[in-house]
Amino acid sequence: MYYLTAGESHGPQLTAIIEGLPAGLKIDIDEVNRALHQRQGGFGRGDRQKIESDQVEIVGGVRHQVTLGGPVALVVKNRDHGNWGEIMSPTAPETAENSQRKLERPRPGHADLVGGMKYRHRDLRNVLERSSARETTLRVALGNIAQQFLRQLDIDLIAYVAQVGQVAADSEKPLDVSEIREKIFQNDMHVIDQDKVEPIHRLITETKEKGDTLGGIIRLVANGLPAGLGSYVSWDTKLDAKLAAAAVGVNAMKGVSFGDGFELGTKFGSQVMDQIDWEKGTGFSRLSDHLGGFEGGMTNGMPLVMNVAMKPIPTLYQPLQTVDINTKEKHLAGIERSDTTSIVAASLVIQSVIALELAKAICEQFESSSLERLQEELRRYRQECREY
Ligand SMILES: Cc1cc2nc3c(=O)[nH]c(=O)nc-3n(C[C@H](O)[C@H](O)[C@H](O)COP(=O)(O)O)c2cc1C
Ligand SMILES: C=C(O[C@@H]1CC(C(=O)O)=C[C@@H](OP(=O)(O)O)[C@H]1O)C(=O)O
Repeated sequence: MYYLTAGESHGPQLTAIIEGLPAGLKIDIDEVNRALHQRQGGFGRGDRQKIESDQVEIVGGVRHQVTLGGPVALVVKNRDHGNWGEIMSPTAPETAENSQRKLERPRPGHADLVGGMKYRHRDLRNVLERSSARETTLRVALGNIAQQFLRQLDIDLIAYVAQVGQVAADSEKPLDVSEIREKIFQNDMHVIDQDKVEPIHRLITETKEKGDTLGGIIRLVANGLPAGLGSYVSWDTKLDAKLAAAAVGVNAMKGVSFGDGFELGTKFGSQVMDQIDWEKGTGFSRLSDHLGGFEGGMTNGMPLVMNVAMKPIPTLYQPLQTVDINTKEKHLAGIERSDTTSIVAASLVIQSVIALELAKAICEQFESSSLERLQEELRRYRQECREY
């Protein structure tokens, strides 16, 4: 399975192609659109989301709502493109008029300066447009399709906001996806502790007033994964490594850990190894899940638990020092319309890219041309594991 997206933040549209989905998967497009709507939400987002109302169109690979086995192609239009005249036209030649809104004072922490050096762009808008997290719209659309696929295999996952700035909001750390879902959708910050919503809102509002920004920590839990996805045999077959790469591949993600995470490094072995148990009928299990459901780069049948750290948003309304790429004079960085925090949206993106990686791992490991055959094969494999 492989996917690719194309498109600029203020260009005409975003486009994605995913190859390798099995034939016979029914796609609920309303559910995809609900996920896109969620990605646009969360307290702390900027004004761009007032302009957009993301709706996906499926333009290939699906007939009568069911995948055919070929590449699936998706499109989401950028409404904001209409406000940019020819500035973001893929076809109009560059003129004095449509090359306005140049970005020449790179923002620290964004891709602007290094992207300009690497691609030899003198208008850093050429970097901004593709490095923008607008692109994550289609990762969420694809990821929702992957989640619909995983559900057909009795696998479910959810990501939520565990911390915003200094405010932690998951005093309990549930391992059950349905329980988490029920709690986080009671509030617009997607946190478990309802009493932390108010302090987080306050923190975001005060931060916005100061022209500053926030990041946070996202936690993801997946249930129903069979033991043995991924492999210990080579570094590049380890599934935990692939999940980590997918997570850090999301804009602004700076840290990944599994299970008890970095705390594992501070404990004794006796405190963190998940002891092995066995029961007739269900087979092997672990008595705890400190290691987050991975041993030897393979799922071990326990809930998958991942933690992902997002840095604060780089564009500041009280900008930091930069240097103009033409005059080389010190200036304050350019200000582009921006979010104060997008941690809720980011949690949806993390959920999506991890769903895609898990779907990929399953399709690599089992015969996956037809969903029905894959379901049969997975049923057999799970039975074999229970009887081991
Ligand atoms: C959902 C989402 C929304 C984002 N919104 C903004 C934003 O409004 N302004 C901004 O400067 N960065 C935003 N970012 C972060 C930048 O896209 C990111 O920091 C930048 O591409 C540089 O990449 P890096 O942080 O991975 O190094 C957002 C990230 C995500 C995941
Ligand atoms: C457009 C989205 O996020 C954007 C991500 C982003 C960035 O630099 O990453 C910068 C902002 O772009 P704009 O200047 O158009 O408002 C965000 O709004 C989105 O998530 O749909």
